Amino acid sequence: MSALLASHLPTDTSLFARIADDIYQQGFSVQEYALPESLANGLWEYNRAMTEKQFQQAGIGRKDDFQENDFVRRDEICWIDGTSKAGADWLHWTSEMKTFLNRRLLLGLYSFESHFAMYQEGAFYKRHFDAFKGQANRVLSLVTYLNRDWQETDGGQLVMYMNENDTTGIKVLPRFGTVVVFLSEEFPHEVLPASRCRNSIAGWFRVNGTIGDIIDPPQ
Ligand SMILES: O=C(O)CCC(=O)C(=O)O
Ligand SMILES: [Fe+2]
Repeated sequence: MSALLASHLPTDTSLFARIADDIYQQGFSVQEYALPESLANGLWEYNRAMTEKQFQQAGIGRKDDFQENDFVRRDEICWIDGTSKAGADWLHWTSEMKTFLNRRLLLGLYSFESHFAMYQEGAFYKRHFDAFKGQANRVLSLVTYLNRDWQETDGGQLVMYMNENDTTGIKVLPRFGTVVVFLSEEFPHEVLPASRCRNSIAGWFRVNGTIGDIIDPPQ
């Protein structure tokens, strides 16, 4: 067994239960100070030590469809695998969340992909959906923030719109440990520019979209 396996992490099933209830009732959940402390601290440390080189300009689409698009998004990303302790702990925790939500809500979540994202001062991500009806296999989006002492005046809010026609939305400050979960096809959202560097993790739970020999998610 890998020494990286994070079986010692306590699992706050009451947090997962609150998220499940919210998803069931309204399709999204915003939980402040929710990320378990040891996990949050580990991710923060790891993120802080990352170098510019580890990040790549974020694009839109995957693999062959991939295109950089400065107009839509200006963040830089680094995909998370289980090779670091912090990354392994994160994947363990999200896997427990997946198991819990599948049992509670029968969502059929199958895999999970996630990346660190760094929004330099002034960077943004314009209004978008994480998945599109019909073609989607991203079912549930998960975002958490690694910014200590973040103030309202620092900006960088996530704005979640309740539907396609909503132009007001609700704003979430990217505060350390806040966890946001929402149905990927249902909620357009955007990231407003910030006046300081903004660090987050964005991830997506997917259903198994494999048809015939087209492996999806890609290996
Ligand atoms: O960082 C956030 O608040 C949301 C990021 C996002 O929408 C995305 O990466 O798709
Ligand atoms: Fe998004």
